[in-house]
Amino acid sequence: MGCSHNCESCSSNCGEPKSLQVAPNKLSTVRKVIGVVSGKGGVGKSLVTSMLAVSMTRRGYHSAILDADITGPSIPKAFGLSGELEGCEEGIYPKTSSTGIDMISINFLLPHADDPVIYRGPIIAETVKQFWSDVIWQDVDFMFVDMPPGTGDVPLTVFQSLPIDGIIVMTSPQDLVSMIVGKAVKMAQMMNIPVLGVIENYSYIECPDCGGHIEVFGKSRVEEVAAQYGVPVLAKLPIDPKLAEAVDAGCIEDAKLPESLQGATAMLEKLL
Ligand SMILES: Nc1ncnc2c1ncn2[C@@H]1O[C@H](COP(=O)(O)OP(=O)(O)OP(=O)(O)O)[C@@H](O)[C@H]1O
Repeated sequence: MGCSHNCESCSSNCGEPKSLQVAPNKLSTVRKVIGVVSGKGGVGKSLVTSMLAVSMTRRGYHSAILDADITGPSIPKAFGLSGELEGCEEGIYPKTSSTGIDMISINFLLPHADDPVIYRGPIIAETVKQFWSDVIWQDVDFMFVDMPPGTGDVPLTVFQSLPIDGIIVMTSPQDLVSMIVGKAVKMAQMMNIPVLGVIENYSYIECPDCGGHIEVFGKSRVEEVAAQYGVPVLAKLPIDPKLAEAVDAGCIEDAKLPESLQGATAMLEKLL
């Protein structure tokens, strides 16, 4: 079959594909766009996205979060934000948290935060593109994109439409880790997107008596797996009930963040 002149659906190999990138709003300036991805759900991707934004803000950078997890948005809750968005002729203003983190999420467009988002794939993908093109992202140093889990339609749209500078792959310590990390890393490589590293969540619990690490999900294999794919391990994060409490109370910005997150934030700082 010949070229259909639509690189998004055509399988014909006729040279360099046309860029499918979507132009940002004309009032936007975003220096670095970082995708936070995971091969499966529930590994703490939204929490880590929030903590990375908080951590970079504490280091003096202007952070933003684009919540691309359209059907399972959880970013606004962690920051205690709700309500409608405001706009002007040029576009939509993101919501700004108490410490100055700009964010957009489908939850700000729903009449009630617990309304389900029942959209078909193409509408979801279009919504994510509009979060980039229609929102006025002013003077942002680091934008973190919280992706839905897996390697489906939305991650593909984000990889093709946004100028992603790199991705961070989230995982947890269990048997499937090799396959899950492998899928995310290979997808990024196929799309020529740098893999900045892997973060393992739920790595251990710190014993309140002796400070020792208890590996509740068994021995971590993340170093071995990351080495297999030639990517660094940026952090191994503990299970910390205080973090879950902070998310539930909408005050992640006041939480004590895990020290091991510093490996990731130091790496991000070098990107600027
Ligand atoms: N290290 C941790 N310590 C304590 N609680 C955590 C930790 N990581 C995540 N959680 C909690 O686990 C739950 C799931 O985390 P989160 O929503 O970040 O996962 P996710 O990977 O984004 O999920 P989804 O796939 O649904 O998008 C949340 O309630 C979160 O606060």
